[in-house]
Amino acid sequence: MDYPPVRRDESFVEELHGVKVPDPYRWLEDVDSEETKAFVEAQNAITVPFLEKCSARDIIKEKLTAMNDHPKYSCPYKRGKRYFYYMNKGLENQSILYMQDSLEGEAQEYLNPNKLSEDGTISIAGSRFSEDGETHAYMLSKSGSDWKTVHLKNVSTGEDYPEVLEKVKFSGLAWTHDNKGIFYGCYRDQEGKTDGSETTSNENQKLFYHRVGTSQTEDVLVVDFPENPKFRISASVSDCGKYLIVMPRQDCKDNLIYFAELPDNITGKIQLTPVVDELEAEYEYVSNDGSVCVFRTNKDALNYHLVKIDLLDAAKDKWTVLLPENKKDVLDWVQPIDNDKMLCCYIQDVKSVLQLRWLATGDLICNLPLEIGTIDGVSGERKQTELFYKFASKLSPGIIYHLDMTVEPYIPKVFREIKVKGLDTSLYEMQQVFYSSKDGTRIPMFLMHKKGLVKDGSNPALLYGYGGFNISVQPYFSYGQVSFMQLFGGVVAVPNIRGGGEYGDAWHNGGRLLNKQNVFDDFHAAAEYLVKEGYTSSRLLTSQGGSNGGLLVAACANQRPELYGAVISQVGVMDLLRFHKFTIGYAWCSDYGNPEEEKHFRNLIKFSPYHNVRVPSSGVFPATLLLTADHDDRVVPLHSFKLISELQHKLGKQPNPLLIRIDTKAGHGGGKPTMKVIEESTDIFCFEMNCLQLKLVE
Ligand SMILES: O=C(NCC(=O)N1CCC[C@H]1C(=O)O)OCc1ccccc1
Repeated sequence: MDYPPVRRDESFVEELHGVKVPDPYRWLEDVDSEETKAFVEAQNAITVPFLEKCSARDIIKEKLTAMNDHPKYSCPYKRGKRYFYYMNKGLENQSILYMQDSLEGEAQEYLNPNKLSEDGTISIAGSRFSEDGETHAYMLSKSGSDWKTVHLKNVSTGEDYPEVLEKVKFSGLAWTHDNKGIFYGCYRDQEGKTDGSETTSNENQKLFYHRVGTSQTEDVLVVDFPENPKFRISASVSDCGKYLIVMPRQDCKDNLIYFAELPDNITGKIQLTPVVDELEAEYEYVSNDGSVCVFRTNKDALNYHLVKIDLLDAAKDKWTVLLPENKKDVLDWVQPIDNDKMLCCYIQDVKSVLQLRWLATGDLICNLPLEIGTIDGVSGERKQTELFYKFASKLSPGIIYHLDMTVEPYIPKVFREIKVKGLDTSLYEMQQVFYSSKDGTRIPMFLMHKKGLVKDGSNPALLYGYGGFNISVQPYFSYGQVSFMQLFGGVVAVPNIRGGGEYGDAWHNGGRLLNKQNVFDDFHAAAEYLVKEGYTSSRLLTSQGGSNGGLLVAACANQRPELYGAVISQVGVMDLLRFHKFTIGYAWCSDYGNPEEEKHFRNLIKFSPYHNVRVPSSGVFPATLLLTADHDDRVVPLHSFKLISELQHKLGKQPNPLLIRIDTKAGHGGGKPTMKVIEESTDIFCFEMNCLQLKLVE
C-alpha cells in the first residue's frame, strides 16, 4: 500500500509533567488550514478506490438497502388532543413526524425533515410540545453537528413562527405551563464558526427563556454560572408547572440540583435555591407532589434508587428512600403514569426488566413480562392513562406495546411489530455467555450466529464494544451486526465490558480513570474467548467500536495486534493527552481523567492510541480503517487524522492496509441520513472482505 506523504514535524516535542512528549502531527489540529485540507483529500484518494475495489460491493449494497427497506416506527405519543409518531417508510433519509386525531385515525404528515435539504443531512434533533399540545418547539441539526437551531410551530396550522433560535447546543426544551415559552441552553458568546466543523471549546452556556413569536434578541437570560464556564445547564419544569428544576453538570457523571418557584412573568434572572450543591452523584427528576420531588439517583446506591426530597426542606437528613436499591439489578429509568403509578425499568444481567409500581410508596403492582432484549423507547406522561414502550432485541428491530391503565389487570398489548425484510430469525440463535477477564472478573457477552455453526475457528467474527460513560450496551437490534451474520455467515459478539452501566456504578467505576485498562483487558479476554472456544480465529476477527468504542479498538490493536485481524474504529478519541481542549471534550474527564493532572497524565499516556503505536514483534498489525467526518464536533476528526498519520508512518511497510475514511456533511452519527448509513456500512463490509478475504455466504 502506498500512503500519501504526511509532513511529520519531529521538532514538535512538548514537556508535560516533566515528560518529553512528541506530537509530530500537531499541525493537523488546524482543520481549516490548506495543508490539512490537502491531507484529507490525499487520504480519501487512496481509501475510496480501495473500498470500491471490492468485487461484491454492489451485492453488499443491494442487500443492505433491501434489509433497511421496511417501515420503521417510534412509539406513538399523545400531546394535547393529538397523537404523534415518527415513521420511516424504509429508505427515506430521515423519519417523518406524523400526526393523527386518534390511534386508529388517518395519519397526516406533520413535519418532514426530508423536505428541508436535498441530501437528507438536516435532521430533527429535539422536540417538545407545549402543555396544551398546540405549539411545537423542535430542534434541527445540519450535517450531524451538535449545534442546533430551535424552531416554533403552530400545530393546528402547521405554520412556523418567524423566529429561529441560534447557537443552541447540549440543550433540552422545557415549556412553561402557560404555553407561552420555553427554556433552552445557548452558547451565545461563542465566537467564530459554529457549524460543527470548528474545534472551539464550548464554554459559558446560559439558560434563556424564549417567548413564542418574539425574536431571540428579546430572550430573557434566566440562569448562568459565570464562575463555572464548563457547566451545561439542563432545566426542567416540574409536572405541576410550578417549579423550575435546574441541574448543571460539568462532565459526564455528577450533577447539582437547584430550583425556583416560577414567577408568572419571566422578566430577568431567576433566583435559584440549592438542593444539591456538591458534585458527588447523578440525579434525575422523576416527578413531584407539591414541594416533595422524586429523584432517581446513585447517591448512596451504586445500582440507583428513588429518593424523595422536599425542595423547601432539602437537608440530606430529611431525604427519604422511596424505592430502595436492588443489590443485583440496576434501576435504569422510571416513567410516572396514570397519576399515582410508575413504570420502572431495571437492567438485569444486561436485559431490560419492567415493573409497575405505586408512585407514593414504591410498592410493586405487577411485573410486565419481556423476552431477552431492551426497551429502547417509551412514551407516556404522569397525567395520561396509557403508555407505549418499544422492545428490541438482537434479532428483532422492534415490537411496540400499548399499556392501557384504564383496564385491569394491566396487560400490555402488541400495538405494532416492526419486521425486517429478508431476515428469517429462525435461522439464528442468540445466547448470553460469561467469560473471565484478566483479573478474574466475570464479563457477560451476547453471542449471535446461525444455528448449527461449526466451532472450528473458520468463521469470521465481529467483536463490538464500547466500555465507558456508564453506557449499557444492551441487546438491541443492529442492522450492521445482523448483516455481518447474513453476508459472511459470521459470529457477532458483544461483550459488556467494564466502564458501562450494565452493573451500575461499580461497573462504570471499574472501567474508568485509573481502572480504564480493565476495559481493554475485558475486550482482549473476549477475543481470546472467541478463539479458544472455536468461534473464530484472530485472522478472521474484526473489532469494531465508535467514539469511546473507537478508542477501545484502537488501543486494543496497539496492545495486542496479534489478537485482531481487522479494526474498524469510528469517530474515535485517539489523543488522550489533548481530548479536553476541543468542543465538549473536557466533559469526558470523568471517565478519562484530566490530562493536566500528573497522575491522570501518567495513566493516559500508557494507552492513548496516538502515543502507543509501535511495530509489533510479529511485524503484523491488523488491517485498520478509521472513520470520521468533517462535521463531527463531538469527537473532532483531528483525533483520527493524527492517529492514521502515526500508523502509516510507523507501520506503513506492512501488508495490512491502514486507512481513513473522511466523510463530508456528516458528524458524530446522530441524524445520519439512511443513504449515508448504507454507504458507510457498505464501505466497512468491503474493507473487511478485501482485508480478510471473506466470502459472501448467501
Ligand atoms: O460529551 C457527551 N457525552 C460523552 C460522549 O459523547 N463521548 C464520550 C467519549 C466520546 C464520546 C462518545 O463516546 O460518543 O455529551 C455531551 C452532551 C450531549 C448532550 C447533552 C449534554 C451533553
